[in-house]
Amino acid sequence: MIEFIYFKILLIDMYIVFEGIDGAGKSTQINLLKQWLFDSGFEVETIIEPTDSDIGKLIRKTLQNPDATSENIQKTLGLLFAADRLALMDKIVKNEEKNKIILSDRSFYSSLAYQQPYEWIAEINKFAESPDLVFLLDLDVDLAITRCSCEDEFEKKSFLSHVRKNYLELAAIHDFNIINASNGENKVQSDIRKALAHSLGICVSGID
Ligand SMILES: Nc1ncnc2c1ncn2[C@@H]1O[C@H](COP(=O)(O)OP(=O)(O)OP(=O)(O)O)[C@@H](O)[C@H]1O
Ligand SMILES: Cc1cn([C@H]2C[C@H](O)[C@@H](COP(=O)(O)O)O2)c(=O)[nH]c1=O
Repeated sequence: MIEFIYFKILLIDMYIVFEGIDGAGKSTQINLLKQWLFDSGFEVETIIEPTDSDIGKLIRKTLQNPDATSENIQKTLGLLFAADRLALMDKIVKNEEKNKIILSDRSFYSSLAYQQPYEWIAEINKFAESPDLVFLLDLDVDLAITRCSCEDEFEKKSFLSHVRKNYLELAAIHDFNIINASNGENKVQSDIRKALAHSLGICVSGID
């Protein structure tokens, strides 16, 4: 019990982000980690990008466009994702009184990985809060596509191969925790919990 109390003192206010190509398992792992943290006595909130706002709905409609990966539409999407993200910032801004852990399905790093040109995307996302921790769920594109619902134009092998490469470059620059997402759900979750504990410099029981 001491370990969890120690864990709670350390983990009062964190913004933790899950990144990865479509079908990597982000939503699945966020739900598993949320339950584990809740069972350990923490207040946890989950957020997802794009959101279900009017802007988020417009984004998802635009993603259905056959030309969604063209440079012009990618620039429009970059602006839409940034606008959708802006509205989330109040929720993420660090405030001791909130005393909660935020688990986010994607962040501005998704825009840097999926959209282009890099410098322009970085500029229009300068407002975005930097996460305390980033988990990159990395896996082979062919495997990811077998898990996808294939609803939008981004879920194509050539495009996702480019996105995966971008993510791995970002991971090296920004010290992401890279998790092998090709393993079974429970193994992936165990690796995430170990990486989380390591990032905090603590030992936590209840990890396989
Ligand atoms: N480790 C895993 N092994 C096998 N299947 C998995 C694994 N993790 C998730 N899945 C399955 O793959 C599909 C996609 O998972 P999930 O929605 O969590 O991925 P995601 O990264 O959130 O996807 P997207 O970015 O496309 O929304 C789901 O059917 C899920 O049950
Ligand atoms: C935040 C964000 C997302 N995307 C892409 C990634 C996916 O293909 C779709 C929808 O995301 P989901 O995880 O499948 O729900 O949007 C993007 O291109 N840029 C972004 O900033």
